[in-house]
Amino acid sequence: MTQAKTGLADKPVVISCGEPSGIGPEVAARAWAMLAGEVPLAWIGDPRHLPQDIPHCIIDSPSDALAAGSDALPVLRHDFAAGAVAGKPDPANAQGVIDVIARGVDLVRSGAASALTTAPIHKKALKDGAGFAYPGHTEYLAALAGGSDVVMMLASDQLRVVPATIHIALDQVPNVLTPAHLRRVIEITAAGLRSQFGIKAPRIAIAGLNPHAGEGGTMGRQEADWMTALVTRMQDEGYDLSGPHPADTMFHAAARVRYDAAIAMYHDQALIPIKTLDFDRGVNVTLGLPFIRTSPDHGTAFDIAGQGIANPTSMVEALRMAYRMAQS
Ligand SMILES: NC(=O)c1ccc[n+]([C@@H]2O[C@H](COP(=O)([O-])OP(=O)(O)OC[C@H]3O[C@@H](n4cnc5c(N)ncnc54)[C@H](O)[C@@H]3O)[C@@H](O)[C@H]2O)c1
Ligand SMILES: N[C@H](C(=O)O)[C@H](O)COP(=O)(O)O
Repeated sequence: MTQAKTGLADKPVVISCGEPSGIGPEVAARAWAMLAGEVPLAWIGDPRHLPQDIPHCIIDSPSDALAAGSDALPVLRHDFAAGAVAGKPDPANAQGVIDVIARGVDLVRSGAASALTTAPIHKKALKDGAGFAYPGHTEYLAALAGGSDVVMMLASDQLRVVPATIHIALDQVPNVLTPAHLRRVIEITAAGLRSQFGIKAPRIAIAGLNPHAGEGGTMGRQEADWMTALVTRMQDEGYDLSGPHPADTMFHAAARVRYDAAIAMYHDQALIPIKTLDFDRGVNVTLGLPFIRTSPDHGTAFDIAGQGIANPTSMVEALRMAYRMAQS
C-alpha cells in the first residue's frame, strides 16, 4: 500500500453514496447506526438522499467525524443536481455519483480517510446520464489509481472468489483470458491474500474454463493447451496452486476447505457460488489498488429501494472489513 500510512487506524472509513435512487443511502445509514462505536465513518453525498429518520451532521473533513459522536451520521456534503426518487435514476445525478467516488479516492489517497467503501452504482444509469466510460467501480478505481492492475475479489467467511475476467461479454472471455492475464490475476490475488487478509502462504484453486475442465481437450482446449502448464510453472515458482478444476465441483463444502481463494474464469462462474452461499454477508474488495476499497456484494436493488426493507448486513461487513484492513 502506498497511501499515506500515518495513523490510518485513527481515520474514518469514507462511504461513497452510490446511486441515490437505489438502496445505497439507506443501507449506509442503517450500517452507521449498527456500527456506532465500532467503525468510525463518514458518508459522502447529498443529505437530501438520506432516509428522513436518520439524523445527520455536516462535517468539513473526515477528521471531524470522530468528534461528531454517535448521535448523527457524519456527512461530507456533496450537492447533487436533483433529489432522488426511489427506483428511478435521474440522469442529472449521474455525474454527482461519479464525482463522489473520485472524492472518496482523493480522501483515502491523501491519508485523510483510512479506506473507501463504495455503495452500489447503476452502471447503465451512469453511462446514459454522464457517459461513464467504465463497466464498474473496479475499472474506474484502477484508472483513478493510474492504471493499476487490479483484481475483484468477493469474500465472506465461507468463500473467497476472484473472477479472472470481470465485466465483459461471455464471447470475449476466451480472447481476454491469456496465460499472461491469468498469471497476473494469480500474482495479485496471492499478494492480496497475504497483505490484506494476513494469510502467509495462500492456497489458491484455479477453475477451468470449459465443462469438466475441458475433459482432456474434448470439450475445449484452453486447459490442455496452456492452463495446466501455467499452474505447473507457477507451482514450481512457489505458488500453492491447484487446478484447473472442473468449476461445477469446486465450490461444495468439502472442496472449499482445501483453498483460501478460488479463481474463476468469468464473472458469473465466480459470483454465483458466493452470492448463493452468502449474499447477505459477501464483501467485494478490490486487490491491487494503492488504497483499501470494499463494497457490499449487492447492487442498487431498485425493486425495493425506499421501502426500508433493504438488508444492511453486507454494507456492515464491507465497512468492518475495510476498517480491519486499515488497522492491520
Ligand atoms: N458494487 C456495485 O456498484 C454493484 C454491485 C452489484 C450490482 N450492481 C449494479 O446494480 C444494478 C442492479 O443489479 P441486480 O439487479 O443484478 O442486483 P441487485 O443486487 O441490485 O438485486 C438483486 C436482487 O436482490 C435483492 N437485494 C439486493 N440487495 C438487497 C439487500 N441489501 N436487501 C434485500 N434484498 C436485496 C434485490 O431486491 C433484487 O431482488 C445493476 O446496474 C448492477 O450493475 C452494482
Ligand atoms: N460485479 C459485481 C457484482 O456483480 O457484484 C458488481 O458489478 C460490482 O462491481 P464493481 O465493484 O466493479 O462496481
